[in-house]
Amino acid sequence: MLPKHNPTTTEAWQKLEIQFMTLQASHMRELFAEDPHRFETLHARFEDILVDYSKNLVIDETLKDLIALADEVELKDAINAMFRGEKINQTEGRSVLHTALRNRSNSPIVVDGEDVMPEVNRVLKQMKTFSGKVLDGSWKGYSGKAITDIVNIGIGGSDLGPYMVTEALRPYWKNITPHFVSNVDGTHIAETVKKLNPETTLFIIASKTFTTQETMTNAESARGWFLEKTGGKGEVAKHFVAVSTNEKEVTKFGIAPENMFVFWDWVGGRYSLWSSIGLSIICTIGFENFEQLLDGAHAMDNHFKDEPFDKNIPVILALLGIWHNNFFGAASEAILPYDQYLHRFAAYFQQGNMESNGKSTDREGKPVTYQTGPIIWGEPGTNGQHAFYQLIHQGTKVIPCDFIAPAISHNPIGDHHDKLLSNFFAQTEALMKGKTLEEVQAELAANGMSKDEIALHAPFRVFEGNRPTNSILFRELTPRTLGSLIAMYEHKIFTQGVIWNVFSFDQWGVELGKVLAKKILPELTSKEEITSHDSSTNGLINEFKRLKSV
Ligand SMILES: O=P(O)(O)OC[C@H]1O[C@](O)(CO)[C@@H](O)[C@@H]1O
Repeated sequence: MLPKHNPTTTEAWQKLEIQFMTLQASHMRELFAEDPHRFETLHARFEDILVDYSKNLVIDETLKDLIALADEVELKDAINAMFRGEKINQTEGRSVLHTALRNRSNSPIVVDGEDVMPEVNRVLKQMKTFSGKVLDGSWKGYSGKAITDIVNIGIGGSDLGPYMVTEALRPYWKNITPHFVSNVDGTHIAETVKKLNPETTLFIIASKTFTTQETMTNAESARGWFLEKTGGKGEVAKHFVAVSTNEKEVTKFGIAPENMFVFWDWVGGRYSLWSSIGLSIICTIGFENFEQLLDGAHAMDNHFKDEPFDKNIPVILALLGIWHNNFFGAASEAILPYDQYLHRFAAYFQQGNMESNGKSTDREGKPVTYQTGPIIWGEPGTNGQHAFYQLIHQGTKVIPCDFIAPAISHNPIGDHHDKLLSNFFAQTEALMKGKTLEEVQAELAANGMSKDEIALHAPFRVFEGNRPTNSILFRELTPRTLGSLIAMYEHKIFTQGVIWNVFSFDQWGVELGKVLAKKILPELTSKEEITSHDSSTNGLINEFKRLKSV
């Protein structure tokens, strides 16, 4: 079980509040000037990943107090409880064991008296065999042709993970092209199948529950399309496989049990890419590369489990996040990958983070009295620079940013990568240093501006600086590195959830909308005027019905 501590009542929190009062008046520029070794002290390494956290408004004492906070809320015990397979997802009565899916040491992990590892290994083997057949062409479609395209139909954790990873690892693609359909908007499936040949397409229906409205609707439409295009000759069993925890519903859909890949209730949807939800990843990059992904995550798991907190990268990142969120009032965090292949990375952790820690009830069932999970957003650099960085540099809000970049590009064309990385370095420097009024005035004077003109123009060109960033620099975006990076953020989220005293592995907040949508659906086709809701909802539904009928 997880310990229950209101973080704001800890001694460390009180100390941090006092520190914040003095530190908020200082500038990172001064901290760098005072200590030429600031970078040396405030960076961490993990394999070939370097995490520079020196560009945050912290001093040694801040980090000590943040670590004391982690100690006071018994983070170490919580970490051990998760890895041991204790049922720390208490509101659903489940263990939280995505770490077992990448437990490459194969050491036993016992849930309800049974070691889960033999089952994990069995499904991995099943996926290896299946993906091997798809990739070497021996899995044939109904007309005897090999598969060329796979379509993963899933949503949320059953989509975002495989989509993000296959995009991130495009250089490792083999001979199969993956597609992803998630939105219940018919446009998504329609536009996807338009370019596909049913004879050579394999659909992977990925849903933990196999009851999710969006996924089941898309799966039915995909089957309808397949049967229509093949004139009823197509054999569903050769073109549809399922990934789920719900065997009964899978069989009902018409998928053969041997083409079902199971996983378990102790795998949270948003932590499931390591499970059979990763089948589309394996069919795209091959089993060996998927194993590398697992290896990278496992290595980060060991780091998180074993390293002391002052050297523990996920813990340090989590504590800095809490410093910004709870003391500086930063409502959001940006994830900014300087790598086009990581273009879905922020979207992936938007779910990972916001579904996990977007909670306002503490672990004792009481309303929290402090801020919890931040809003996560971001786009790849340099696109973001030309869109929203203005606000990050000169707006009124504090937005802590993670800058992420590889040293080596998979596409070393001309000087593209040096240009990209020069922007990566320049942005964090500019955000930290800013530009003072005096510096602006001197610059304008050097450009020949008159005193009056300088007085007019200078204020708009001042950059306050002092904006927090982490820089995460690694050698190359390989499956192993990606695995480590994903696990690093997963553990950051876990750590923050423990400190905020919330349950990070349920998602009751998405239920209400789902239930109401089910109630509204039949109303959209009924003839009567709708009056059962508030006046706004009634008005909108009635206008929708009027518009579609004229
Ligand atoms: O895999 P399933 O059961 O279709 O669920 C999809 C997604 O729906 C949610 O339950 C809620 O959005 C997510 O947590 C999950 O990833």
